[in-house]
Amino acid sequence: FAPAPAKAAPRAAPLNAVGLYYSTTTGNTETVAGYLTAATGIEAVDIDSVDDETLTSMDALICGAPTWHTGADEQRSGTAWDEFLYDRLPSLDLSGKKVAIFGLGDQGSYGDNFCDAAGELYDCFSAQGATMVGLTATDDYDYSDSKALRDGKFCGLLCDEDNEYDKSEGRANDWVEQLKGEGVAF
Ligand SMILES: Cc1cc2nc3c(=O)[nH]c(=O)nc-3n(C[C@H](O)[C@H](O)[C@H](O)COP(=O)(O)O)c2cc1C
Repeated sequence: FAPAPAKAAPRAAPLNAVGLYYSTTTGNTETVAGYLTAATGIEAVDIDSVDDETLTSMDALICGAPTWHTGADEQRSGTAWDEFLYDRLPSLDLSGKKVAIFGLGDQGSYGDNFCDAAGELYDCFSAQGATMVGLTATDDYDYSDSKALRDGKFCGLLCDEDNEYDKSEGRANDWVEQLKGEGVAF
């Protein structure tokens, strides 16, 4: 008997590549990135440490920033995102990729500008053709105004390590489940 032709080994469907990028000044955004790492297994990388080729090889991006330039129209984060958004991102084609934003802010001291930088990231990534996912309800927050609002929702996961640090981990875990439901495959 001739040996049966070797069958190709069954292959699991390849997991999508997801990049988790952040920047931070006092560590709070890194703390929340750490909760997201714990929930997804994806290493959190400083946006300053990733090259464009790696970034555009991802199927989905999760991007997190604090807000430091209160009330500013542009460069609200006060971190490396400010350069990334205007020097690098405009030349990247993100069509077909899912992008989810998370932001850190302080509702108590900056309640008129809560997590404004998250809205800036949202608009800049959206302008490059990305499909934006992960918008969240505003109910559980105590703020006056925010440039992170889109159609009555926050444009991503918002956390407040200054006033509600005990809620961040749960919010991050819930958000990861939400992202899975929106087609981000971890
Ligand atoms: C000078 C200054 C300006 C700030 N401006 C804002 C602001 O406009 N909106 C906001 O939500 N938080 C604001 N914050 C709060 C920070 O965004 C918040 O503490 C955040 O957790 C810092 O994140 P990081 O540690 O990752 O840098 C400001 C804080 C400082 C000290």
